[in-house]
Amino acid sequence: ALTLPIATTGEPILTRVAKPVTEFNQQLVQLTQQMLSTLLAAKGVGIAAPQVHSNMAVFIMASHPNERYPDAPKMDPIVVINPSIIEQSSQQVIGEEGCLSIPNTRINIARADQITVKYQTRYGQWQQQTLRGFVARIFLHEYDHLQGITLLEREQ
Ligand SMILES: O=C(NO)N[C@@H](Cc1ccccc1)C(=O)O
Ligand SMILES: [Zn+2]
Repeated sequence: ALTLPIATTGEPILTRVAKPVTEFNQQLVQLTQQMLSTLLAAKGVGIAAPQVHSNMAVFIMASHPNERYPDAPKMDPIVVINPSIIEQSSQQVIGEEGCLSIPNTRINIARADQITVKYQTRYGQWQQQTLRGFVARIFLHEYDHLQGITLLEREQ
């Protein structure tokens, strides 16, 4: 099957810190393809490797309007590997988030509205970008998963 089982709250994999990717090989490309299929099948806008039981520092952002997020901006899916956050605006925005690992739950979370980030593509090339709004929110949500943090730990 092209889709992978999604870990849900209580599974230890969701609490662990992900490990940096060092081998940019075919297995990695295959994992990212399966993550994208899993994300699309679940009508998500983002997914992190720990959610499909992989401890690698990998996530995908794929914002697009769907019934779960009708206002989500349309973007081409981005594979993010070994990310770091270089700068975060002090200005925060509260927004409603869901998590594929916490079914049927929406939680209001305060996040920086603008961030400058660095990451590698699936081919190992370094990118640096400034993200804003909902896409910045998705990045921060997925980045949290790589630190073993979910919405439940961020809820006020
Ligand atoms: O669980 C995940 N990603 O980890 N998926 C979330 C991503 C997300 C992030 C931020 C705001 C809204 C939604 C989803 O509902 O598609
Ligand atoms: Zn999540």
